Amino acid sequence: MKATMELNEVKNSQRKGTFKQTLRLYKYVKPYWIEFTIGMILLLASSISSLMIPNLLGKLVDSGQKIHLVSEINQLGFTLVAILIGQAICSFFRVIFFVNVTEKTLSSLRQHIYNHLIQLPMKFFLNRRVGELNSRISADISLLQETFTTTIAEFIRNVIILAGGFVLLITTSAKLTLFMVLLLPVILVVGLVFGRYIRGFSKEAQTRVAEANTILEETLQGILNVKAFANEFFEMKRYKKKILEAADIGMKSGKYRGAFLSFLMLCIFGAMVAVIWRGSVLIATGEMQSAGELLSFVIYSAFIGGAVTELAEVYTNLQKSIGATENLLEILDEPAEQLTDSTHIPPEYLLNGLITFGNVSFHYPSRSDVHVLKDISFSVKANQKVALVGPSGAGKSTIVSLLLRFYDPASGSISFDGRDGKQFPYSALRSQMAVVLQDVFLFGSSIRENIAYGKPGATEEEIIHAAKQANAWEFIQHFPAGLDTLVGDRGVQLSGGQRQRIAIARAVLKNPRILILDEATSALDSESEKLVQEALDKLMEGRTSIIIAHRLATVREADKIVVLDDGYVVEEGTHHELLTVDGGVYRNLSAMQFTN
Ligand SMILES: Nc1ncnc2c1ncn2[C@@H]1O[C@H](COP(=O)(O)OP(=O)(O)OP(=O)(O)O)[C@@H](O)[C@H]1O
Repeated sequence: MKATMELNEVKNSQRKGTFKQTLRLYKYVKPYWIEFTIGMILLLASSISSLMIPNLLGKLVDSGQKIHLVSEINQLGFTLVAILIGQAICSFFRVIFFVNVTEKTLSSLRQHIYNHLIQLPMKFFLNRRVGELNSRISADISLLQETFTTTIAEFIRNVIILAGGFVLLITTSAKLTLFMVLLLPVILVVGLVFGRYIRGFSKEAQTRVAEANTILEETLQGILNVKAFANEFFEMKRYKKKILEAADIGMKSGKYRGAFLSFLMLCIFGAMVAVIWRGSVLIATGEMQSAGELLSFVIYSAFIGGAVTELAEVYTNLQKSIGATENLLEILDEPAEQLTDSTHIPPEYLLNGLITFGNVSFHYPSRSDVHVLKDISFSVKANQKVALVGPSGAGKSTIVSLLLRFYDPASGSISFDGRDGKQFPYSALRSQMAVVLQDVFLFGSSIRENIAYGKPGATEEEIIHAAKQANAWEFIQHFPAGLDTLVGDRGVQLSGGQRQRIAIARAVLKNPRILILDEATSALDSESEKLVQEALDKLMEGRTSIIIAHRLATVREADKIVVLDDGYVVEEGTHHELLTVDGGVYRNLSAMQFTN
């Protein structure tokens, strides 16, 4: 019993927290509060004017029955038309103001979320699938868009109509109101129960759609693999399964919606019949004044009925958007890396190029039980070329990730020029390093933009110079559009060697103190390799370089070779020194490659 109470308390506090958290979104609306307030005033005006209509309609009907001057009837008619026009104008401007506030609010929220997302540490992305993240965020934001533009306004309008309608009903006929009120609780209770069911379904349907979108995005991104493995039919089936699941849930929820709607229609029309019936009796007995009064009463009742139905819908939408807000806030609450603009690095953070690994141990945050690096120590002097070699899975790429401070060591330290890496701002460190990977990532835009990524704002001359240094100018010139050639999604319209030379040009433009080459030439034929290797040799001059390579021939000239095995540094020395180590890992690797 006590445990249940405690659980409820926790749940309540979470719910309160959630609602409170949702209010945090208010800060995005705040700058536009004047427009928001004007929108609200217009909303109030149009809702109140709707409330005046039934009353005037009743009077209009009565004025026709009694002996009245035509001019009086017309006056009533004109007042009604004026109110209708006023209401239309209010609604028009209300929508415009609300849409403006929404668009501005959402654009700052979108920017805020994107800015935050892109600054999140690598460990955030380890456990998430980009497709799902993407689809969730856009679904959540469009939900909020609907909430801001329509749901909130609908909520307020319906509450005003409900409250105002009741007051006016009571003043028209207290007896008839009491009769009607007795019918309401049934609708409310059924509405709440159905609402909960439907909400559960729509949440599940959203999850399924997000899963289906993940498949869509991942397969389109990896379309080459899908086709190469002839897995189109497999993917079609996988996608179909998820979509059908979503549709299934949608249809199930449709049944509940249908039942709910027909129940409501029955209630509303039933209530109307009952009210008119009862009202006619009241008129007959003289307890109600006139047919006009009955008409006003019926229209008010219909207004109230409509408001209750819409409020049920609005309530569901509000719940959904609270869910969406929660998801977005969850992302915003993830601690971001402390990044600064890296265009101007303060002089105290300028690197000379000495790197020291001191007893570094590391495991990935997603797999804390697998120790990837174990007590690693080695150093790289400024302007030295140091190669990391070792069997697959030894931890070479992990060392690169640590150098870039994607992760911090579990113990030990990585220092630059004798200072712990943690003392440097992330951006200052990363902006003085450049990485050229085997799997080059290019943006789908032009060659120019891809090279300039190394130094945003670079001039035409700088870009061409970098391309020349990277042995890329030759082939770029041969394209009819030159630097403006579009490279296709992730660079598919270029060959592997061309992509790599673009990546090298990017690194040349960045002019880093520390250069990291990860398997940079292993996927190339000998002609491309020669061109790329030449470009790399030029690039490595006068900077600290760390080279990861499987093929030992490419690292013979290195000043030092660090051999890793199973997360340990097992040997260290020059090519010739390591070849003399009897039974050494390097010597074995070297012998194997030589035989091959
Ligand atoms: N993001 C990650 N999350 C969890 N474990 C990882 C992650 N990346 C790599 N690992 C694990 O860390 C170990 C070292 O991987 P790493 O990529 O550093 O090896 P490597 O020496 O560069 O291998 P290769 O030569 O094949 O590229 C492997 O056992 C790998 O499974």
